[in-house]
Amino acid sequence: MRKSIATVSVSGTLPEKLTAIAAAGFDGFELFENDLVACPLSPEDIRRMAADLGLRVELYQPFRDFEAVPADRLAANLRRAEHKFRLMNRLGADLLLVCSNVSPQAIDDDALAAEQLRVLAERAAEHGIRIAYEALAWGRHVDDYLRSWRIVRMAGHPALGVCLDSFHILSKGTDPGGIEAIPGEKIFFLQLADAPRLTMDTLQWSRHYRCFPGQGDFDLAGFTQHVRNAGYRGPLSLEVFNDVFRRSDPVRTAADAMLSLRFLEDGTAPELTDFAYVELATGPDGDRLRRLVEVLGFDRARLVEGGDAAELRAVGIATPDPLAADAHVAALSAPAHVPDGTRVVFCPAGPGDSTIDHVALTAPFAEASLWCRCVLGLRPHESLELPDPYGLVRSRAMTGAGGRVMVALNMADTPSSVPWQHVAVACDDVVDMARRLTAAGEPPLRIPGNYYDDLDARFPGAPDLRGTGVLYDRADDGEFLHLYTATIGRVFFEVVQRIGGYSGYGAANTPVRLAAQHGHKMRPE
Ligand SMILES: O=C(O)c1ccc(O)c(O)c1
Ligand SMILES: [Mg+2]
Repeated sequence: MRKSIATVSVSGTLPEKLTAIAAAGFDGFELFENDLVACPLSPEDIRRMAADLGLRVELYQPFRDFEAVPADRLAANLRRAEHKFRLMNRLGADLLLVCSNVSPQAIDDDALAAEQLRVLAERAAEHGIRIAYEALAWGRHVDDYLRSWRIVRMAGHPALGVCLDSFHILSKGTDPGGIEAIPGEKIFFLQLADAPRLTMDTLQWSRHYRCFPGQGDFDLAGFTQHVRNAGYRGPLSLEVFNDVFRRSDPVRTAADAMLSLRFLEDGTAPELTDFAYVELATGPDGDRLRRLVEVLGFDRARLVEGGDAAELRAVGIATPDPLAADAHVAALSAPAHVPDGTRVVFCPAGPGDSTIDHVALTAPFAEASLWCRCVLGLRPHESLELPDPYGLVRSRAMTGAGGRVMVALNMADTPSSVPWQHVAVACDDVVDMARRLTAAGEPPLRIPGNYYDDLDARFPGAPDLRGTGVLYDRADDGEFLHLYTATIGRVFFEVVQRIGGYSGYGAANTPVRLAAQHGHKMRPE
């Protein structure tokens, strides 16, 4: 299917947007009126620029508050439309998006809406233009896709069809299954956007928090399948209003957008068995790292001398078919590394269980979640906002199907924070490990007494861990004990002990860990 994106989804001036959209490999774009109005180029220049970049102008939008108006408003609305038709002819655009009327003056009368849209479609057709009618979730009367389809059917004009927008449908919790009852040729356009589930006004949610498929909580794969089953053959177009994307690099945003669409189309993911190894550059700390890895009994670390600081370079992930996994990455045209630079290498499973429990990375959140979702097929868990002494850290775990591959993504909004990475090593007795580390001159990160007082209050019967540096968490599925080593260069280790089926990563303790690490940084060594 052709791939398209609305100009509103990326930052920059119109030429910057189009250049980024073309560079990402899109076939076309939805031109947003604001982007045109603010652009010094003539419509003919924009048309030429798009053609030179190999982009089709798939749609012009939005045309607002047209239908179901009192009879004396219709002439003015048609005059407004004639202007847009002439403009679209100059742009080389032949599809106009009309979104449902939000004005208090709109009349609650489907027959009237249908009749006025029929007149509009008739005028549009004279210019070689078609109309795609979209139900906004906050439309005054028309706020769901089945109603917009009833109106389009009633109007019965060949130049009038519906535009389906996943956000307006899924945000309301409407069953998208009804889409399959719409004939594919009457679905003139498909707009795709995901979103995190938030409790807020729908208009604000839509205008500020939309994201690319795979970045949010909606089932875009299921939604798109319904539209395909209906027989839709037009482009898949991303329409994402997002405050962060508005200020991000348009080239990166457009590349992410393309990755999300390719994944949506392909839908497959490699089968991941387990972590196989981590590769760490030692920086100047080779001796210390080697000693630490030995005390930890961490047999899955590969240390390579070099680099300006110790850091995580690569993660080996075991899969039954490494070649198929590499082919998947190539088919997505995705980089073979997480957006923080950590390389992922697929390899066959070695003997025995891995001692790597999870890997935690600091990376741009939306980008890294998308990469892990599309390339590794990991599923996101709930996203958390955790206090750091100097700001907030967003944190989320992503896990593979078997549960053995877990990546924790962290992203701080504080300039003071260091892009730390850590590797969590599994062990059977963390308290004993704390003793051994201390004996080896590498004591665990110190945890304040107040933390342990609070533990007693929260968890009756919790083990007494005061003075050990071991943290504790308990959930319905089990218990979790863990400690942190000192940071060496840009990396540190966590040692974890899971009891029962505990499936988290101790996120509740992250604020205490962050504060302890900041305190440690400020104390003279
Ligand atoms: O927020 C809006 O007004 C708006 C406009 C056009 C769209 O296609 C849409 O989904 C929302
Ligand atoms: Mg829309």
